[in-house]
Amino acid sequence: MAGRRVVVFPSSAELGPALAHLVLSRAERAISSRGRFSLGLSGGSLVSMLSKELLALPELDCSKWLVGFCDERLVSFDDPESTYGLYKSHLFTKTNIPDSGILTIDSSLPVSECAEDYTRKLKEAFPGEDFPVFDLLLLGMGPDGHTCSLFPNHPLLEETKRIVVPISDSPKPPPQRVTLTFPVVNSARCVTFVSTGGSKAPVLKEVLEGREGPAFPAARVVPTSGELFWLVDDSAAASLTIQVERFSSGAKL
Ligand SMILES: O=C1O[C@H](COP(=O)(O)O)[C@@H](O)[C@H](O)[C@H]1O
Repeated sequence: MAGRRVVVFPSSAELGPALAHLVLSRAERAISSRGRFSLGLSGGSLVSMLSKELLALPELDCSKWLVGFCDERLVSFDDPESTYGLYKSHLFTKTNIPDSGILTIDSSLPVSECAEDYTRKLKEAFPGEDFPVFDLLLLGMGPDGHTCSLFPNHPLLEETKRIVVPISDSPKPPPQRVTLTFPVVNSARCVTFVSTGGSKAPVLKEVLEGREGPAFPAARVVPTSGELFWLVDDSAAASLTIQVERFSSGAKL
């Protein structure tokens, strides 16, 4: 791993623009070296923050972006629980990202077939790689320490071979989902968690400071050679005792 950076912001109002600049800087870096930017998106609270902040950038060119989903709920795209559906209305339709640059699940399939279909799409998009290497994965973390749709004590945490796995007993509704596995998450060039609000404070402390091994899924995110950022606000960071970086506007992420 390139080293973990825990960066604390006074509030989401300061975190949001910094997140958008981090996305832009990794996009520029990727496009100049590989001709495209591969980005994995998470759902939940990230959707509205990321969409708002990216659209606030003066120049957002997504023509060379390839967007996938770190996890997705198996519901139709017009269901308010659909992560793709939310990004479509909040972000995609307001940018120049081509339809061919968005890798969606086929929500009409049964969950196991849906995971296989999404695996096939990722393999086509990342030819020659055992595990797709995304330029940037944006992750959230639930108050139980889950990330993607990888939940505490679930057998899927131990998956070492597959790229995408189905889950039909998600403790957080909706129950049927597909998710990237840890080998994919930990292969990324950059992984960035975004965690805000006081409800995340106890679990954030366990994940970042816990001494009892990686009990929480989010604590298992340790990129093999990529960067790892935790962008958190003061409320989420309230219980931390480790050394953190306090964000200042000139700081480089
Ligand atoms: O269900 C999910 O939850 C996590 C965390 O969401 P948050 O609202 O607590 O930030 C999210 O990262 C994941 O993509 C989503 O499916």
